[in-house]
Amino acid sequence: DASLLQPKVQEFELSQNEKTVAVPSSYQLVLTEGSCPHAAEALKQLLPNKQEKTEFKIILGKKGDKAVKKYAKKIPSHKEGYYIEVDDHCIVIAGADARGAFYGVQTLAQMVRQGDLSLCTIEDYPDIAFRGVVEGFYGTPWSHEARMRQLAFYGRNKMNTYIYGPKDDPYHSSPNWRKPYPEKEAAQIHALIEQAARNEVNFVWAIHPGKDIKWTEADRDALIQKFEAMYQLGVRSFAVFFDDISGDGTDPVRQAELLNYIDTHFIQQKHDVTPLVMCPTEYNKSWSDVKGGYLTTLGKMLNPSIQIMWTGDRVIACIDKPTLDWINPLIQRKAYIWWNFPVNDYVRDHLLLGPVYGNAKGIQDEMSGFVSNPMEHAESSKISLYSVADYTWNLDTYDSIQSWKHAIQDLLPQKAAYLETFATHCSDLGTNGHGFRRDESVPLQPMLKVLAQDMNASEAVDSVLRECMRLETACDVLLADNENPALIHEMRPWLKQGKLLGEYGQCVLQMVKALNGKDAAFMTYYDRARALQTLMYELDMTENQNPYQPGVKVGSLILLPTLNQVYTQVTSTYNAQHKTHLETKAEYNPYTLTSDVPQLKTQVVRARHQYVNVSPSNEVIKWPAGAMLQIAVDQPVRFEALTMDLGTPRVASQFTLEVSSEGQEWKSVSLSQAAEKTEITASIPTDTSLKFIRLTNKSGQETQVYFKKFTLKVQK
Ligand SMILES: CCCCNC1=N[C@@H]2[C@@H](O)[C@H](O)[C@@H](CO)O[C@@H]2S1
Repeated sequence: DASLLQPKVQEFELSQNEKTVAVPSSYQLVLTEGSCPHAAEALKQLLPNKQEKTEFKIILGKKGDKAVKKYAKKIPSHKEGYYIEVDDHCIVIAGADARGAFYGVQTLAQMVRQGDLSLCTIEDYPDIAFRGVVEGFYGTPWSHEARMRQLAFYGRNKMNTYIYGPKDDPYHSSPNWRKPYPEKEAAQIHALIEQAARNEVNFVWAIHPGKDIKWTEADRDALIQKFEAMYQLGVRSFAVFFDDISGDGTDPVRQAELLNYIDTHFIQQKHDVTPLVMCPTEYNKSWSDVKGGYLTTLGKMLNPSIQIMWTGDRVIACIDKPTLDWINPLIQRKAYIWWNFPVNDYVRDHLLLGPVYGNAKGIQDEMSGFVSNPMEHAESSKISLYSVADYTWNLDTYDSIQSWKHAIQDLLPQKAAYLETFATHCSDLGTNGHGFRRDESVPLQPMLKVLAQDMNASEAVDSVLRECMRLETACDVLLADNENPALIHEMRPWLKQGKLLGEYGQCVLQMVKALNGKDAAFMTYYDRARALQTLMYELDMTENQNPYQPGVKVGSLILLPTLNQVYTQVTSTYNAQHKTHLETKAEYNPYTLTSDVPQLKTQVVRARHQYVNVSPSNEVIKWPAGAMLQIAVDQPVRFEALTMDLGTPRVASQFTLEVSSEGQEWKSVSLSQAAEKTEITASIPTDTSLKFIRLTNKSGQETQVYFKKFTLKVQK
């Protein structure tokens, strides 16, 4: 069944209807020795029983090999393409090149897993040249084991690119990009390169020098030397990242001169290295100033073979034709897409397990590459990565929901149904600085909407009740599962939260059913619902505590909000009927953030014990003159202190901090910043309680800062 083959093949033909042949228990292998070593190795692992004197033949080779000479015209003339022919005593796998032959074996492996082989022919090839993953997120870099598993996953799913660029690796970025890796790290990278080769994946080593590079011959040679050292380790694909920097490193002429020099004096000098890839400083349309000439300078100056990466119209954005029609003419080449999904380093309290959707069909000829920037949770990212592999190999037949179901089936075969239930409610990002959202709880949305309109709609009550039971069951089963321990380890906090949410939903809906019944029953459900609210809050306050978006959110788009709304309504109704004063608030966040700094206006503010944190950003923030960031609180509080970090020394004087008790009268509070330090503090008078605090850029001009920390301390 061709639709089960993932990625979907370009052309599949049954040669004789309904005729099949059993998977050969032993076979004679016909190939040109050494021609496609990784394909041959993969075939041997798939069908280990090679015997000379058996009738069944498997022919494996690439264009030009004598072994497949007879089929040469059938082989697609696309890089990495392949031709498969299955008939009743012979299987042919003929690649356009060695990688194509390897991919043919991957497809055969899926056919073999389905059982008897249909007599058929397959002509297949990838739509996009470079497909895969860029490990480019902030946060804990993937472990060595995680990377080794990833590379095998890419081989199986025909992804040919893994770009190594973890922001927090000191030898990839400042301060040690000039230094060779220490022994242990070097050995690990070498092991990854070998694993990549076995899986026909280009291991692209990226360098991120922009924070402190000097435009000198010394630094230019230092970069070449580092690339040379990586080449000695076995790296055959290279990238230079100039993203997320400010200052001298952002000069496009200097960047282009350096890159062309590297291209001419290193890349072109080696005959076995793929084209150089670069990350521009202006890497999305919303940050670009076309008149400023950054992109057009690169487009004009950079050697044509150098690939330029692009995230789309915004940092986090899906890719469509208008996106590419805008950027490609400016950079005078096809953009190499860095797709920022399922990366969650700006919404770390959310796990993104939903379908991959929103990228256009029919744009395969406008992109030179498409790589996904994943989550720091390597196994959990595989749900999305499987679909990115599917999409980038064959854009026009891509079906996001079918692919998502296959991805889950592939990741956890024994418990796929449970993982699908859980993932259904664990896919949106919540409000965030980039405004990027995903759908969530989709099959349940109609009933949740009915319930929100009328909590007594019995059909809606029952169907949401059943789904909450399924969610609780799914989380229990997954928490206890041992099929993929690494996956469960990553998801554990969210599975625990999902279980509590499932239990909470059942209580709230039982409260609705108990409304006109015996009070004791209502009160028991009420007590448990309150207890579960507390347990969910405490889990959110204690697990996955990171300095950015701490906590553990599940069902945050519509399931939890609807259950909380029903909780409030049913408790209010009960209070009215029984003249009681049960707590009707499910949870609330007394703080709201408003800002006219474009990149900060949707940052999230949350109270955590005695502290009020605004979620930080990874990016360079352009803070317009006169623009402000304001925190307001429902009930007046006494703020004791503000601690913030704009990632820049000597910047406090550009800002004023003001406080107010009602929003009319503002008093300014002095900011202090030690010399050469980036942290800024303010001690706030606690003589009056306050409802507002705001930070304004009063320098009279736009300033570029980071937004690493903004924490208010509230008096106990
Ligand atoms: C066009 C390629 C440059 C993209 N560079 C980026 N750097 C940051 C990444 O490290 C983050 O993971 C990503 C998502 O927060 O945002 C931006 S995207």
